[in-house]
Order: sequence, then C-alpha cells, then structure tokens
Amino acid sequence: MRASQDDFENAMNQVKLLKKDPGNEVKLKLYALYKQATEGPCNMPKPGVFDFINKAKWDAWNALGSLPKETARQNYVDLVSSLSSSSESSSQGKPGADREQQEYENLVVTSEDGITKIMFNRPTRKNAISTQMYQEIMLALKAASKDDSTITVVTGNGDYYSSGNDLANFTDIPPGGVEEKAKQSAIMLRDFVDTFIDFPKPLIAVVNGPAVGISVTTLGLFDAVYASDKATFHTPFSHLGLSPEGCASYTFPKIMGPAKATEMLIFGKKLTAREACAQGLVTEVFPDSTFQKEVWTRLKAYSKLPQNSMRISKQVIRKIEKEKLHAVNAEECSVLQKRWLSDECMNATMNFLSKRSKL
Ligand SMILES: CCCCCCCCCCC/C=C/C(=O)SCCNC(=O)CCNC(=O)[C@H](O)C(C)(C)COP(=O)(O)OP(=O)(O)OC[C@H]1O[C@@H](n2cnc3c(N)ncnc32)[C@H](O)[C@@H]1OP(=O)(O)O
Repeated sequence: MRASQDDFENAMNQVKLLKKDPGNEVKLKLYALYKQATEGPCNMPKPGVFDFINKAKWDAWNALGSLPKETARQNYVDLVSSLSSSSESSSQGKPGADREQQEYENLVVTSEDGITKIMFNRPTRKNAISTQMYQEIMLALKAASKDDSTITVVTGNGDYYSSGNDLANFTDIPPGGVEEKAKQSAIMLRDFVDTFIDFPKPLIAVVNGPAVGISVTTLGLFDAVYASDKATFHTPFSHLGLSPEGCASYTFPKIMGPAKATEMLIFGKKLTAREACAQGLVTEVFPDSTFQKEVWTRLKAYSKLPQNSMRISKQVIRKIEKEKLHAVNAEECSVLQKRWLSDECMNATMNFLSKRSKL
C-alpha cells in the first residue's frame, strides 16, 4: 500500500520525537526524500564548494534523480518508521544484559572483572571520531569514573584504533556559520580533553592498530599504553593545516624530548609501535598474533589490585601537572579555533572529503 499524505505528515512529526539523533547521513537522506516528495527532482543551482552544509544537502537531493514523488514519500515514511522502532527498542533496555552499561551509537562499553572497556565502534570509518562520538566518549568516561570497576580501558574495534577526528565534522555547519562551528568545536574539544585530564582511575589504552590525530595526542594523558606491533602513531597536523591538541604540545616534548616531539607534531612523522615505545609514548609492544590474549591477561591481574590504592597513587602522580594540563588544553583549543578557519585547514579538509586523499 502506498503511503498517504497523512502517513507522510505523521512521519514528519515522528522525526521530531526521535529519542536518539539519527546522525548526519540519515538526516541528509530524510532531507532529500522530503524535498523529492514535496518538490520533485532537484532543480536548484549547485552551492559553492565552501558552502559545506548546503552542498551536502544538494548532493543528497540530486542523487535521487527522477525518483517519483510517491516513491520518495513512501521511502520517507519507511525510513522514519525504521528509526522510530530502533529508537524504541534501544530505550527499552535489555533484561539480563547488565554488564553492558548503556547503549551508545559509536561505542561498545562493557564492565567485567573490575575492568570497564570502552571500545570505539565505527570500524567501517576506521573509528573516526564524529561529533556525536566525542560526546559519547565523554559520557562513557564520566560513567566509568563513577562505576565500581578498578581500571578503565580504551580500545578500537576492527583494524584501526582510530583515524582521529572525523573530517566530516567540518561539514556540519550550524545556522551561525563556520565561525560559530569553530567556537562550539573549541568548547567541545576542551571538555573532551579535560575529561581525560581529570579521569581519576588508571586509564589504559589498548592500541589494536593504527592511531591518527587526536587518538594519538590523548595517549599522553593515559596511565599505560599497550600496542600491537601493527599499530602506528601519526599526528599529521601540518598536513591538515592544524596544530596539536590533547595537551600533546606539553606532554610529547616531556615524554620524548622536544626534538622527537617536533618530528611527530610539526613534521608529521609516523612512528611504528616499536619506535613509539622507544620514545616513551607506548608502555609495551606485543606481537599482533598474541596481543589481545597477553594484554587482557595482564589487565585482569592489574584489575585485582586494591582500588583505592591505585586511585590515590594516580592522584599523587598526576596532581602536580593537573593545573598545567588544563591551561595547555585551553591554549591549544583557542589556537585551533583560529586554525580551523584558515585556508590551509579548509583546503586540506576539502581535499580529503572530495578526493578522499590519503595521508
Ligand atoms: C569549522 C571547525 C570544525 C572543527 C571540528 C573539529 C572538532 C574537533 C577536532 C579535534 C582535533 C583532531 C584532530 C585530528 O584528529 S587530525 C587527524 C584527522 N584524521 C585524518 O586526517 C585521517 C584521514 N583518513 C585517512 O587518511 C585514511 O582514511 C586512513 C589513512 C586513516 C585509512 O586509509 P585506508 O585506505 O586504509 O582506508 P579508507 O581511507 O578507505 O577508510 C575507510 C573509510 O573511512 C573513511 N575515513 C577514515 N578516516 C576518516 C576520518 N578521519 N574522517 C572521515 N572519514 C574517514 C574513509 O574516507 C573511507 O570512507 P569511504 O569508504 O566512504 O571512502
């Protein structure tokens, strides 16, 4: 049966009631189907390359070609119905699944044997960190800081640990324009990094594969970093017209000395896991074939150590640096707010997003 105009209007109202943000890709699809259903094929002039948000909308609408209005209306209703049912089922909770703490879109968070594991879960995007994922990581870390686990582990699902900031974050421009986006992003980034600085328990990175950008810089704020020998560590900030974040401008020179930090943070030299270990960024490297088994055996043993003692020792070790780290974080975010608006950064991002050029 074809969707009626009433079904279509009901679906439009349902969209506003969704409990979970469906993400940019789905929102673009909804926009395109709505336009096609109400106006027919896209006949607007194509927006300029720097008009990111309108160009993305135009592309999505234009991609529907000559799809009939009735089919677009039906597809819109079907899509909203699938979103409504998945958001209902995820808000109902899962009886018996008490180890899984909360549903996240981009993370899998589990607690077992005194260990809370926060796993990045966007393997098809190499675990690139979307705006929503930054928020989810902050929420998961805040929850882990209060739960009864003794240690917290961050790792990645799939072949990458994380490819860093999702460069599509640059396309989601709010009505206030790109300056407003840069301002909001600087606030978000500062909160994100503050969450790592203030994390009260032993925080351990299990780096299962390559790490890029912010997923590398934040390692300087972890208490231990275990890496597979397949992992690499890459901070291509100059290539992207950017500057360091995650307190790396302070932690990296401190960890590896200014000369080695310069090679990474300014010249974008990619380190192997063994090189990163020799520089002190990584605690220990394991052969990939035995990585998971060896690391988790070790972590399970560490998680049995007295909880309060570990927490207090971390506090003693980190206390003297905390204020400094917060100041460094604030400064890095303020510098980045300007870098994001620079031609160097805009061109590098556009280059990646249009040609998918690799680092
Ligand atoms: C106006 C102001 C807005 C500011 C918003 C910023 C908010 C906070 C910023 C915090 C600062 C952080 C800085 C950084 O992290 S810098 C590092 C950014 N990362 C990159 O530049 C990596 C880009 N990716 C790549 O170079 C390659 O994808 C990679 C080498 C990682 C893997 O190559 P490979 O060939 O093995 O795999 P694919 O490229 O085919 O990847 C599969 C698909 O995943 C997509 N992908 C991967 N990484 C990213 C990414 N970081 N952002 C967006 N998309 C990514 C890739 O495009 C493929 O997609 P398709 O299958 O659709 O082509």
